[in-house]
This record gives sequence, structure tokens and C-alpha cells, in this order.
Amino acid sequence: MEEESLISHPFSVPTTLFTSALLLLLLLLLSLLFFFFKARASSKPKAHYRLPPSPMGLPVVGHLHLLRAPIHRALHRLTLRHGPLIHVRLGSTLCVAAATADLARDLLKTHDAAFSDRPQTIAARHFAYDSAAFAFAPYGPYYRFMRRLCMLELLGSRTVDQLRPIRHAEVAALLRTLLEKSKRREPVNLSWEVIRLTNNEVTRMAASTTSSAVGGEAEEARELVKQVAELIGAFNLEDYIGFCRGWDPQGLSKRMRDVHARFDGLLERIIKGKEEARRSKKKKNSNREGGEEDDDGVVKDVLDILLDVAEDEKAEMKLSRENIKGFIMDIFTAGSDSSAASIEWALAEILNHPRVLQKLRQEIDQVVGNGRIVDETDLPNLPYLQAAVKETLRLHPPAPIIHRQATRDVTVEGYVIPAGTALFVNVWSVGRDPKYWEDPSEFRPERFVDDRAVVDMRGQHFQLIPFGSGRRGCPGMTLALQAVPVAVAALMQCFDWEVSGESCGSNSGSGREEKGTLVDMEEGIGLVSARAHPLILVPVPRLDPFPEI
Ligand code: HEM
Repeated sequence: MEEESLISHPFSVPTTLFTSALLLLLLLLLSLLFFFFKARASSKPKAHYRLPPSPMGLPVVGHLHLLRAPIHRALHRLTLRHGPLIHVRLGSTLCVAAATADLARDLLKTHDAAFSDRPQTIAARHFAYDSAAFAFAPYGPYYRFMRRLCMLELLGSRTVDQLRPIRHAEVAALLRTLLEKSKRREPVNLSWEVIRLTNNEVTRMAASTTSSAVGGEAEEARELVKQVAELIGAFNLEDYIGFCRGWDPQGLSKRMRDVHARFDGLLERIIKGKEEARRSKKKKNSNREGGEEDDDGVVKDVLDILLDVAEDEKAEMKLSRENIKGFIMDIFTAGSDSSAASIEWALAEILNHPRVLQKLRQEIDQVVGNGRIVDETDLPNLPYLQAAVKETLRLHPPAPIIHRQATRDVTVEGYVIPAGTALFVNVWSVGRDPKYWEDPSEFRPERFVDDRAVVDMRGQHFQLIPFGSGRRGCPGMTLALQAVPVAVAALMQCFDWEVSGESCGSNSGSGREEKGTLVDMEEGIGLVSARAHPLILVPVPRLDPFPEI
């Protein structure tokens, strides 16, 4: 059976449990024939809409049977056959999918305002504190206020810089673990270690003034994030088949309520701990002579900033407890798995390309040397590393589909996309758009070196949009573009890697997989596009003596 990926980014389309839901659906089909005519009549677009082309659909299920996971690949195949802009139906929900860089520009730039909402699935509603959170909030005054706060403070470059020591400490902890294991020549499940790294980084940056503030809770957060991923990724019949609404035939809504209650409990504990720490700090300060503030050098984390705003009488908008919990939950779930998937894919591609590995190490050795571990401050001097990360995100975007919803009717290339339509911009296809990419399936970091280095990932060059674009583009990009390359660089600088067991290539036709030597590149299914199988490798220390960590 195909292993399902359990890691998440909540802005992609549901894929997990897709197959089982489809089976259930087909069983229901016969008994629901009566409803078909009703559902079809109510879901039919009005006659004057000139929709983009579409494959042949079925009653009730629409095109569900054509969308086997991973969905970005299924949509890619359909757009190759029917044109770069198509429409499909998930049950009774009308969706439009776009597959080229030019269409991405049209939809996410020219019509950005019309596509600035996200579809409100049942999971989104459950985990979004009734729209009080950020990632699924409608594009209104609250969202705009939070977005500004996010870009200037919460995830802005100043906060990201100030919290660098947390990330540095977590990378060092990972290297120590690997060094220990290397002494016993023990295979390491690097996928697991990398998820732990990014999860610790995000939870500590979000909510810990000291390393112990969330320490014990990071594990619980990791487990809950996994559950949220599964549930957001589940194909929920209630979302797409009108007559299933309120019935919960798969028991998903019940599970969502349970997981949400547990996550809420964890967030309450974290926030109460933080409030306690802030109260005692205030007390300590007020006991000081002259009542001057104690600038004890402790840097504010994201939760501190949110609580400051919530307590500020003059703030443009008052933040509620729900707003704060929602935002922290969003970055716990959005921040760690996407970065982990990028690190894993980068390692796998680099190991499969010894020439790239050699060039990368040459660059790191020249810039950093052997006496210390590479640091985020080295990144501007490591252009080949940055190119390798870009190339990884082009070929393996962790959120392969950008998911938005039309707030009004939009005309694109002569077709009309009606208000309420779900939009899928297939980032995976866009990164392979032959108009912009030569030999698109080749892993070749060189394409970003020299004059082509101007293609960046900030959402202005639409052939490369792994972080999306426009008013709903990823606010965690600055953070990810520090955390991902430095982790890749440290792992390549410090260790040689022997490929072991499950991670071996399978000669499955890519032309670069060779049994016993190289890493398999099979893609899993799940909200975040991660590897299907864990990366199991044996670390062999490369630096002798190993630098102090
Ligand atoms: C390599 C890592 C990452 C990738 C590839 C990625 C990708 C994306 C994409 C494609 C979107 C949707 C953009 C759109 O609709 O145009 C998004 C949204 C979002 N991401 Fe990320 N992301 C990453 C890391 C992070 C991190 C580290 C954080 C926070 C700590 C984060 C937080 C968010 C949030 C909160 C949103 C929702 C924004 C909104 O709806 O306005 N992401 N991300």
C-alpha cells in the first residue's frame, strides 16, 4: 500500500484519504441517485458562463475519479490533455486549475484582489477559530491588519534575525545527535530528524522566551500538527457532496473537534506559561529602583509580540485570545513541515548528483573553512547553495497547489470564472513550464547562476512561485529562506552520507536512480509534497577534527 505523507501545509488541496473516500462515495452512489438531479441542477453554472475546457465528468462525483493523489500530478496530466486552463468538479464544487507561468501571473497578479480568499472547507472552519485565525481568514480588515503585523513584526526580517540563535542551537543539537550516531555507524532516519529540527525551530520561535518554555510541549505540538495535517488533507465528503453536509459519514468532523480541543488545550498552556513569565518580569521591573525597565537581553518571540499588541489599548485592532491561538496554530502547522520537506528534497537531489555535491562542498569549504560550522550569516556568500535550494523548490514545491477562491466573477483568456469557484494554481506544473524552463525535469542549479540569478522566489517571477504570490503569498518565506539553506549546508559540510536500505533508488525510470547507490525520489501523498519514503542514511563525519558545536 502506498504510504501516506503525514506532513502538512494547510494551503494546498486535500489529498490524504482520497482513495478511501472515493470508494465510500461509489458505494453511496446507487442509493443517492434521487439526489443527483437535484444536486446537478443547483450546481450547474449559469448558462452565460463560458467556462474553460473540462474532461468528461460523471454524475454526482464530477471529476473526482480523475483526481487520484498526488493531485498536482493528476491535474498536470489533465492540463496537458485539455489545455493549461481547465475546469473540474469535485462533487458539486466548481474548480478551475491553471498550469502555466503566464496564467499564474494573470490569476495571482492581475486578478490578485479577486482571488484573495481561501475556500472555507469544514477543516478550515474547525481549525481556524471561526475565522479568528489568519491563514483562512477572509480578506477583510482583520486579515489586512494581521498581514501587516506579520510582515513588519511577527515574521518580518528583524524578528527572524533576532531569533537566529534559536535556529542555530537547534541545528547544533541535530549535528550532535548525528555525530553520536555516526560513531556507531548507525543508520539515521533523517526525515524524522529534519521534521524534529524544523518543528523545534518553529515552536521555539513562536512561543518560548527560554528553551524550556515549550520544550516538553514541542513533542505534543508535533503530534498534533500531524493530526491536523491528516484531517485538513482528508477528502471530506461533507465539503463536496451537498447531501452529506451535517451527516459526517467518515467521522472526520468528530475527529476534528477532538484534535482541535487538544490543540486548544496545548495553546492555552503555552499562553498561560508565557503570561505568567511576563507578569513576574513586570513585577521584577517594578521593584527596581526608579522603576526602570529591565532590558535583560531576552528577545521577544512571536507570542510576546502578539500579547503586546493584545495589551496595547491604542492598537488599531484589538486581538482576542482566539486570534492569538489561531495565529500560533497557523505557524505551527504551516511552518515546520514545508521547510522539512524542502530540506529533505534538497538533500536527496544533491546526493543523487555527485557533481552538484562536489561544487557545493567546494563553495562551503572555501567560504566557511573546516574550523567552524556554516551559519546563516554565511548565506549571502554561498550563491551555489542558494541556487541548489531554488532548483529544489522549482522541482519539488512543498505546497504544489496554491488554493484560492474567487470572490467575484473573473474573466481570464476569454473564459469566465464565476464567484465562489475554487482556484488551483499548479505550482508544480508552473515550475516545469517549457516556455520558461529548458529541460525542465533536470536538476541543474546552474540555471540560477550568473545572469539567470535574477529569477527569484519572492512572487514576481511567475515561473518560480513556491511561496505563492501577491496579497496571500507566504509570510514565512524570509524565515524559510534562512532555515532551509543553512540546514542543507550544515548537513553537507559536516557529513558524508551512505545511502542505506529503504532509501536506495529503484531504477524506476528516471534515468538517475541506480539500485544500491542513490536515493529514491518517489513522491508521497499529503498536503505537503514530501518524499514517499523516509530518508535513511548513515552519517560519516567529514571534518576532522569535528568543530566545536
Ligand atoms: C519552504 C517553506 C515554505 C513554503 C514552500 C511555503 C509555501 C507557501 C505557499 C505556497 C503558501 C500559499 C501562498 C499563496 O496563496 O499565494 C503559503 C502560505 C502561508 N505560509 Fe508558507 N511556506 C513555507 C514556509 C512557511 C513558514 C516557515 C511559515 C511560518 C512560520 C509559513 C506560514 C504561512 C502562512 C501563515 C500562510 C498563509 C498566508 C495567508 O493566507 O495569507 N510558511 N506558504
